[in-house]
Amino acid sequence: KHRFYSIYNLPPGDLGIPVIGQTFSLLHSLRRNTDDQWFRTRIKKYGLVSKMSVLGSPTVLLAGPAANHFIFTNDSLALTQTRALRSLLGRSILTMNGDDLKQMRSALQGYLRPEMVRRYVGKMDEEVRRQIKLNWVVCETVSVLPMARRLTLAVICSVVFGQEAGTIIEALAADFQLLGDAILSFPVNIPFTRFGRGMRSSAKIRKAIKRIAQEKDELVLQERHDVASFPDFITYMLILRSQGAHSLTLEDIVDNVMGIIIGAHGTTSTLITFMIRHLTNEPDVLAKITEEQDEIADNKGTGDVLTLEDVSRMKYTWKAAMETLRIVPPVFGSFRTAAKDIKYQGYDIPKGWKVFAAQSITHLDSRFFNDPTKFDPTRFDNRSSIPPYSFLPFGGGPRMCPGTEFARVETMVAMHYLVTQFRWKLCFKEETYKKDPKLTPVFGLPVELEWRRPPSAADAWNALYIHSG
Ligand code: HEM
Repeated sequence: KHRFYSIYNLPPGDLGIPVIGQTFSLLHSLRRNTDDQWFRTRIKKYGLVSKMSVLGSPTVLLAGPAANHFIFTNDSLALTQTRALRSLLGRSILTMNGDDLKQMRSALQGYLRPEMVRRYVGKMDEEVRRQIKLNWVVCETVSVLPMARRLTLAVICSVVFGQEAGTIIEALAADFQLLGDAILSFPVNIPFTRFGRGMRSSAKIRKAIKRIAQEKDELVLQERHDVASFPDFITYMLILRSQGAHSLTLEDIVDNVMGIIIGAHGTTSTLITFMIRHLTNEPDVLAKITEEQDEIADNKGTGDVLTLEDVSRMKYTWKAAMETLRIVPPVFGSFRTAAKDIKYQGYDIPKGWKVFAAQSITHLDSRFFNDPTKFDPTRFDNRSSIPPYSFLPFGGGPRMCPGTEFARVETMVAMHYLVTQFRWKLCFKEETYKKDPKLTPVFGLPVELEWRRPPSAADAWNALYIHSG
């Protein structure tokens, strides 16, 4: 292998012990949330382009805006997912390439386009309020991360499944969690391992979604639905298929539904959790957000749902969300595979090698963000002052996140109700964090709640009744 590679001008660095390389050291740093330091040490030693070996593959580590531009726009770099993710999610948008990917992306982008998002703001609003009534109203202390996960799972399921969402969440919320947890695990299917549990949950979820998809398909075949009627996402995909707009099978649709739910809820719940975490330390930012949100709330009648116009007025809140995404990007980097030999900054990247760009490093680089560890939403007052390809929480290029608008609206709706109804205080001043692979507070970020706008007596009784079983 070494003789073979000698024909290339490879980047500096070392591939470590065969097969193992730097895998354990990197995974260890991720689990201890010291990966930023780990990457920085390598960058200091070898520069912005270096080679290493992780998860059994020689990998080129890149950092900086030029690297982000390269990784997101180069046609010869294919999106790479871990073997675990491919086994868990089958043929979903997260693992597809070629024509199938084009068809799936185009259908999903059609469903997530802003005019459509406008139509489900009301649905998101209802779901967020329901979750708050169920899980926050009667509690003095809540763990933010599990509650945010529950909330974002409920929102995406209401859009994907429509009426069947409640049943799916009741039956499968724990399985979605196990499936999400298994994505960065070692892919050996042994019971009681993370991966083994993830595979069992994946089979259970797939079976439940397939049954629902078959029932919906029958209704579509009886022409009891059409796209204009604003159907749930599964029905929408089945209608497009019946009209010949794509050639994905029912099984493909089922796998894609799983992929979209996993892509949507873990990321958005991380954003909501860390926004709350940062706001506990930033009273001035929280005061400005509260002012903005109170003004919107005061202009609405009791029970009125938020509209897209209301969300568009949450300008400062969205800047605080972007600042959270800058400091804590839920997806901290992007993996690609070289489909052929390519060059970057004079170095060769041989065909089959992996390329990893760590956007989290660029987000905290003082050359692009002044005083980078400071939480300062006003740095987004003038977006054009942020250099291109230096702020990429949603990725870029042809594989850019199709759920950006959905995530923005969902986060703003959730923050509206959390900020207008509660004040929160961290139970632990110093919580430990791990990357798993998303940044996760080890104890789930427990906070003490205080009411700003107490719930109606009926809501409080309802929640108490449900919680007391
Ligand atoms: C704060 C929330 C979110 C963040 C930070 C986020 C971030 C990202 C990033 C960085 C990628 C690209 C990864 C790469 O190129 O390597 C991505 C892809 C993707 N995201 Fe999101 N996302 C979020 C919310 C959502 C939502 C709400 C949905 C669905 C409704 C969604 C669906 C997807 C899908 C399907 C892909 C794969 C696209 C493809 O491979 O072509 N995401 N996301």
